[in-house]
Amino acid sequence: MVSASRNEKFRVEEKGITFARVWFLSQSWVSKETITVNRRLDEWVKLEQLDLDSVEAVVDEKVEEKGATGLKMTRHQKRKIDETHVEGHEELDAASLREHEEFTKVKNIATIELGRYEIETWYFSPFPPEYNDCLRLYFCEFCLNFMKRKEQLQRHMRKCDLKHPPGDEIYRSGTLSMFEVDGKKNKVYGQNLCYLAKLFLDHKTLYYDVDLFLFYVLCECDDRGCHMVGYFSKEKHSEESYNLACILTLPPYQRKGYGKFLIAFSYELSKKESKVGTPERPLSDLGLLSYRGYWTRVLLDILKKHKGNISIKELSDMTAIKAEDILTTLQSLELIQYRKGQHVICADPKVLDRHLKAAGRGGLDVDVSKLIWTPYKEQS
Ligand SMILES: CC(=O)SCCNC(=O)CCNC(=O)[C@H](O)C(C)(C)COP(=O)(O)OP(=O)(O)OC[C@H]1O[C@@H](n2cnc3c(N)ncnc32)[C@H](O)[C@@H]1OP(=O)(O)O
Repeated sequence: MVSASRNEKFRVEEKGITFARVWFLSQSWVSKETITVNRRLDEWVKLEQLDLDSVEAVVDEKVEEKGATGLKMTRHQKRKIDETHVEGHEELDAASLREHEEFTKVKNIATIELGRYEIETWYFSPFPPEYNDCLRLYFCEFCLNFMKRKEQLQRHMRKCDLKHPPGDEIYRSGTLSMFEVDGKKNKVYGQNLCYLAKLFLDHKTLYYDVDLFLFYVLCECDDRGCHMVGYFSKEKHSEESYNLACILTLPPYQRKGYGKFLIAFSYELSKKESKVGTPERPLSDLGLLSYRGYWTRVLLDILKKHKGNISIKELSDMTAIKAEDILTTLQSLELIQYRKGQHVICADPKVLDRHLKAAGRGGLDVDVSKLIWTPYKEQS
């Protein structure tokens, strides 16, 4: 039985009331970060499944603005369209964009099979139209080609000679390996990875132009091959000093420290490039939790060990974390105080210990001695 309680928002289709869409809003965030809310449990439910007596209707802001097309939109609607602005759809007017948003709100593929796992998906992903009627897709876990039927996958597996992602293995420690895949050299793999990732990423643009990206694919290796557990993508050149575009740990591997490993890895690459970096915005709720946990642990570990004064700039140089992210992390932990006309970091050891404990586990460590990598250089 699905019941819509106070902090859940619901909307009933105006005509032919059979289904309603329920948004399970996880938490309201008190943060300066732009993040997206949790729509993971979003689904269509039958009207009789709703407990309407316990619902307080949420009234949209009634301030109306005239859109460029002359359509009347509330501020809320306008913001939603701005947020969901989709790269490659600049030509769409407000009404078409709304239609696009409606269409992409609903999950198309319900489950995928990948390696040993059958995985329930979270969000819409714009697979090519010939896959519109598929509820389940079968992925080759090595080349990431996807198929409509299991027999097709079985036939493919007999022929596919990949046993790991294409590209260069740049890290191996124990059973963990990281492969760097150049989107330009492995276009189909890059696109397949994006289709797959979008099933678990909500407000991220799907880039068809994968040439501009490098993909860092993390694998658990055994005698059957290297099995993807997650990845992050990185622009080859970022004017905004982004060192990570999208990050994903596949659901069966989540909460094992791989997310923080991927984040730590992205900063190790930035250190090798002698740059500071920051993740592309907006962050998802889980993305923000993972980053906040990582930033807190890295910064407080340094503050605990450091004797004497240390500036944000020095912290940034040591960690490759962008100064703004250091500042917001320390501010959110209330470790920045204004004294004698300037901002200072106040690092009482007991307070640091308390925050470190709350920041969760450290994640898997990146053994930098096992990283063999040179920064990307355009080949002429
Ligand atoms: C820039 C961007 O791409 S933003 C988008 C980020 N990506 C996504 O949202 C895609 C879907 N989500 C994911 O792929 C994963 O949840 C990730 C990549 C964000 C995190 O990956 P994981 O492998 O689960 O991370 P990891 O095990 O290191 O845990 C990270 C921390 O995040 C928090 N966290 C992660 N998942 C959850 C959850 N379901 N509930 C509560 N806290 C969670 C915890 O604090 C956790 O630390 P802890 O386990 O020590 O308590």
